[in-house]
Amino acid sequence: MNILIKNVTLLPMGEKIEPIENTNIYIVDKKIEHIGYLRGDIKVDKIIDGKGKVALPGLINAHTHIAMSLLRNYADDVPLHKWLTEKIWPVEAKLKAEDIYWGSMLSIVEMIQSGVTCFSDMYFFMDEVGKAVEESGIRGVLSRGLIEESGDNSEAINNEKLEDTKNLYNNWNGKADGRLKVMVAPHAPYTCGPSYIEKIMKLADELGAGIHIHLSETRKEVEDSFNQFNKSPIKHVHDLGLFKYPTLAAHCVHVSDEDIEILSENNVAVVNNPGSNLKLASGFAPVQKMLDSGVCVALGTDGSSSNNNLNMFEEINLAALINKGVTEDAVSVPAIKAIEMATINGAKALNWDKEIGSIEVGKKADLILIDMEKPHLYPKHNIVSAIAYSCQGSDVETVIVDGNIIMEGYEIKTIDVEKIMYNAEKSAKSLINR
Ligand SMILES: CSC[C@H]1O[C@@H](n2cnc3c(O)ncnc32)[C@H](O)[C@@H]1O
Ligand SMILES: [Zn+2]
Repeated sequence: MNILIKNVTLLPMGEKIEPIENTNIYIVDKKIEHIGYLRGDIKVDKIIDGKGKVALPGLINAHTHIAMSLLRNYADDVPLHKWLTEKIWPVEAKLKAEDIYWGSMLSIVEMIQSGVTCFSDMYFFMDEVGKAVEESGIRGVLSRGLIEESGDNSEAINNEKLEDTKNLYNNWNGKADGRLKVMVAPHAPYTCGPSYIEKIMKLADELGAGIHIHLSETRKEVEDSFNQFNKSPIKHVHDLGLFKYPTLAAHCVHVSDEDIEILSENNVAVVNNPGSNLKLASGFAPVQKMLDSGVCVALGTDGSSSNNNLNMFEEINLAALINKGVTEDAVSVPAIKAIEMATINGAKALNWDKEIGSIEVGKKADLILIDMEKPHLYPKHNIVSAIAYSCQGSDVETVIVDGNIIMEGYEIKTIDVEKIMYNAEKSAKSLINR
């Protein structure tokens, strides 16, 4: 379908970052064909009136566990280690494939409604997430989270998990019209021992896939790593050779100068999850310091059980505010940087920036329209500030992914929201009582 968005204000976030007022975006099939003045005879199937709206690249949630929406508001006000071991992992042990499908669908609805066009997920039963991406029209990066088991029969179980990853890659990488990618995901250095990480690296090599991992999230994780390996988690996995593979490292909250140098030298992309880090009392990542050292820092929500939502506008806002507060420097993570983290840096972190992350001619049409005709967005002094500091997820009016309109006039076109809410509630209740 050819779409013409007329008279819109554009925040491109690519080579050029300044807003362009009263322009046109012409989409042909999946791609952006032209931006600006259009002469006469072009073929248009659909015209969208962009007056009073801002076009922004679709937001990229670079680290999440989407089916954890089933556990939203289930276990709160506890720190990470206790939250995982006493609350979350016992329930996750009872998850079935069908739960993952409905939990993922629920989160996809929430993400579309708040302007997310691409997410990077780490969880279980990932075929179900693949199906949910295919049906909804969103874009996604899937990884089967790997936690090493110990005890009887553990070698067979751990090998089976690697086999799951291989199957996931073969079944879904490049599928859904190219909207899906697959990565290999050792959960963390504290849940995967060195020999399992070696096996995981071998698999990444075989598949030609990148790595998605949690790193240096809490002070406890770093202290335990020094006690066990006499080095930080980042130095530990680097010494194992993990960063030879393109790596997406979630959190990196407790990082030393040496850690930052390792991340920068090895082009490791970091995903900052400020909402989750605050809620689990993990701390504050030194985002500006990492950016200054040349590290690509993207943004994520983490799961909606530790956040407790998937609203990337909140993360943009938090990233910009927290860094100013912690550094006592008002120019730390300025508004435009926080928006970059949620768009072009997300695309770079997922190795997808040749195709998405900015609104530029030749790129895939993954973009959102924000309705600026709202009292909390008036007066219109500065669009960049409005998006970072005043916008709410619910201001997103239209969502286009891969050239397809998946939400228009606040209405999702591809999936049945009522049915998803009903089934997700049913799954969540049955999971807890199982
Ligand atoms: C093995 S699949 C992913 C695994 O990660 C757990 N998880 C969710 N949030 C966090 C976090 O902030 N740090 C570490 N692990 C997290 C999730 O519950 C799954 O078990
Ligand atoms: Zn996580």
